[in-house]
Amino acid sequence: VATSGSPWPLPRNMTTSQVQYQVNADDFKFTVDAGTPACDIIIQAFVRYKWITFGPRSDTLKFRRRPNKANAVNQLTVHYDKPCDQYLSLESDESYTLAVTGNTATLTANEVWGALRGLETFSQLVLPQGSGMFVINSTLIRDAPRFKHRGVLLDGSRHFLSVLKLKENLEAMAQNKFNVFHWHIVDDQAFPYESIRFPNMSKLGAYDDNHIYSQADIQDIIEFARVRGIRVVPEFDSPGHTQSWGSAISNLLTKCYNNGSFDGSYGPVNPADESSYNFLDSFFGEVANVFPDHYIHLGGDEVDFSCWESNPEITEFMQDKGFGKNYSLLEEFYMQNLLNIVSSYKKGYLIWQEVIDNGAKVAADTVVEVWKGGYIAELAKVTSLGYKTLLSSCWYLDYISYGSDWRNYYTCDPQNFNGTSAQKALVIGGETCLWGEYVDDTNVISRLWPRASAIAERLWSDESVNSVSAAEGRMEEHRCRMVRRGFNAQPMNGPGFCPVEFP
Ligand SMILES: CC(=O)N[C@H]1NC[C@H](CO)[C@H](O)[C@@H]1O
Repeated sequence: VATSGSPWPLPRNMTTSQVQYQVNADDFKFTVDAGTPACDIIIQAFVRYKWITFGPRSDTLKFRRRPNKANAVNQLTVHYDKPCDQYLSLESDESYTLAVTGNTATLTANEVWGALRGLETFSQLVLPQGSGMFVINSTLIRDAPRFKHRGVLLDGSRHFLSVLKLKENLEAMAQNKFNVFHWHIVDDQAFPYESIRFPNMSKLGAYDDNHIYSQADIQDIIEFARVRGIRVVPEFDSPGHTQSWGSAISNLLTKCYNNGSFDGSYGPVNPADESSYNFLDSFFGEVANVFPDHYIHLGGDEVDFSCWESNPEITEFMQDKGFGKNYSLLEEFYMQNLLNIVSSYKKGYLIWQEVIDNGAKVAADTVVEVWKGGYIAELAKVTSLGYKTLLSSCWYLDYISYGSDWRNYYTCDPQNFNGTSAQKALVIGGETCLWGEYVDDTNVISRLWPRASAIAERLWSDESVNSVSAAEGRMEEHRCRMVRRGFNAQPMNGPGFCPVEFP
């Protein structure tokens, strides 16, 4: 069933003609040209995209007719200049040029990452005709992302997400050109990260010993993401959201007091106790080794001061420090110590906006993630302070509603604020967040996709590509393509059907 073959996200520059070529699926070759340094990333991508593009070989299907080879496209030749990097980074170049003319197709990029993005685009241009035949229109595409940081946050704590589901999501991300997996791996409710130095944190803090990410699981996810050009940025949120840390690390959390005595409950990490920083130094020293990305997300969101206010030891500490009753100064003191610890391991960090809202001074290369309401003013404020900034506020997909909610996500723009071009340039992209309070293996894929695809196009395509009516048909086509490829991508535009609905 021919479809328009308009790739999603929409490429920056694309010219296509009605001239159509058959594609010789069975014998199709993906190859690098002589001057291109092959590597595991491109070799594995060729294997994946042979399957993604064509599915099973015709000798496993009864009716695939063999195309007339004379004018069939039977090869995609890939060229990139630079030897492969091991890992994608914020500095990587994902641009590419894709040309399909006559019975050859060429894909040219500066780095292997652009070749990955171009392979996905190519796979979307090849149109299944049914009965195992495929066609492609003559096309020239020059493409590059608008933003370098295009992320998806998943929460492995509120509900555990299996390694299998995390991989399925990483594959869906790659097919939407997302390039950062923000792994919110622990929180108040559970600590599934199996620490090398502090194994009791998951032994005592995980839901149970099945709901654990072992070190092998973590390296498995990092490698699965790496070969798809996806960065894995772990988040270990503190000083709040740390209830699950307390059972293994005694004295780490603040004791809460009531009428002058400990009431049995605990609050945020205790910033007045030197032992807290000794633990954090050792723990983040481990994290810095386990996760290869330059950045670690340190959280800093939603710190409730009431427990700190109730604790006499902290009251005394505040007086010693001259903080008086201003607990934002205590939070700043904690965050600055933590940021210095992480910097000592030569890592960069991302933080939620409250750290800046509460006045903390942070390192120049800090990335601030804006997630609360009033984001237009917040983007202007944070960029005026000179920080790299991410927008998440519009894209909390854990909030659900009836109808085509993708339209709201599609029209939210990370540079829609009053600021200089320098400030706009500090916006490096955004993230969609699917928090886990009501999400687990049973619904993570259908709740995220294709709603997240609207955000993928916002973060990849040109700012001018923002008409919902122009995107509606393409969104439906993209959803059906994801369903055909085996993802439970839910209906987005009311009644209808997909040509292939039973993945
Ligand atoms: C930065 C942030 O979003 N913090 C919390 N805010 C509400 C979310 C649910 O929508 C999660 O509970 C999350 O942990």
